[in-house]
Amino acid sequence: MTSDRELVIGLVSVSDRASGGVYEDKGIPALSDWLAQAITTPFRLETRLIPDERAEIERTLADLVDTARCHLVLTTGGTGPARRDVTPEATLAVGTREMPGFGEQMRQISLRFVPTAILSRQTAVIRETQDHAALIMNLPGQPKSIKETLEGLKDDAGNVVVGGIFAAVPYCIDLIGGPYMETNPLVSKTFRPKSALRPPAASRKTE
Ligand SMILES: Nc1ncnc2c1ncn2[C@@H]1O[C@H](COP(=O)(O)OP(=O)(O)OP(=O)(O)O)[C@@H](O)[C@H]1O
Ligand SMILES: Nc1nc2c(c(=O)[nH]1)N[C@H]1C(S)=C(S)[C@@H](COP(=O)(O)O)O[C@H]1N2
Repeated sequence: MTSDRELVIGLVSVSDRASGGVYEDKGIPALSDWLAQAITTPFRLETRLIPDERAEIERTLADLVDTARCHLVLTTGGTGPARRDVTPEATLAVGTREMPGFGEQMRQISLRFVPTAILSRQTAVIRETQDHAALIMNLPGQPKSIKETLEGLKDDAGNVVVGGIFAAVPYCIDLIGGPYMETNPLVSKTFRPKSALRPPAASRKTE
């Protein structure tokens, strides 16, 4: 399995109205702004804005992993119970392994914000090809839910009330053969077992 050196992250906004120009897409900007605050390792983004069409979602996710060689793909939108909400089905269809813990934790976090958190069917998967793998995670469509689920909730003193899912993402990317990702602990404190820790990038001579 290759560990391509440059961290590549795919962002997919799934919205009939934003992709149709009815309203401006706020999903991709919310995702890219949060990642820019959270990740200190250099990374490149691949972004896509598409309608709630299952075949198009599947094609987009597969292309981002297999051709664009993303290590992580975040979707926003289309996780609810409405007839056109099909992002989880498309995600499960392209995944080789389900990672149900991410969806479970996101619903726990979101319940701190809205009672309708349980309406999101969001999930996560690993997509593995012969020489590459990526983590694909679904976030709800409401733009403010992006920071909420990735970062979690802190009290006024900065203590964690409920942990965000992103804390577990860098170690997951390690385990599937991707690049070593570092984060700003004030935004998202990465957890890795001691045996998986490397010295901070600033003090590493070679990578
Ligand atoms: N990509 C987006 N950009 C801006 N706002 C969004 C976006 N997606 C969702 N929203 C906002 O969050 C609300 C709830 O999102 P939801 O995914 O349920 O939208 P929707 O009703 O499925 O419509 P659509 O798929 O056309 O965005 C929307 O009504 C809209 O105000
Ligand atoms: N953190 C958070 N989670 C949330 C929400 C939210 O506003 N914040 N909205 C909920 C609502 S109202 C719905 S219907 C589901 C699915 O939303 P989606 O279809 O936009 O993905 O996500 C839920 N999860």
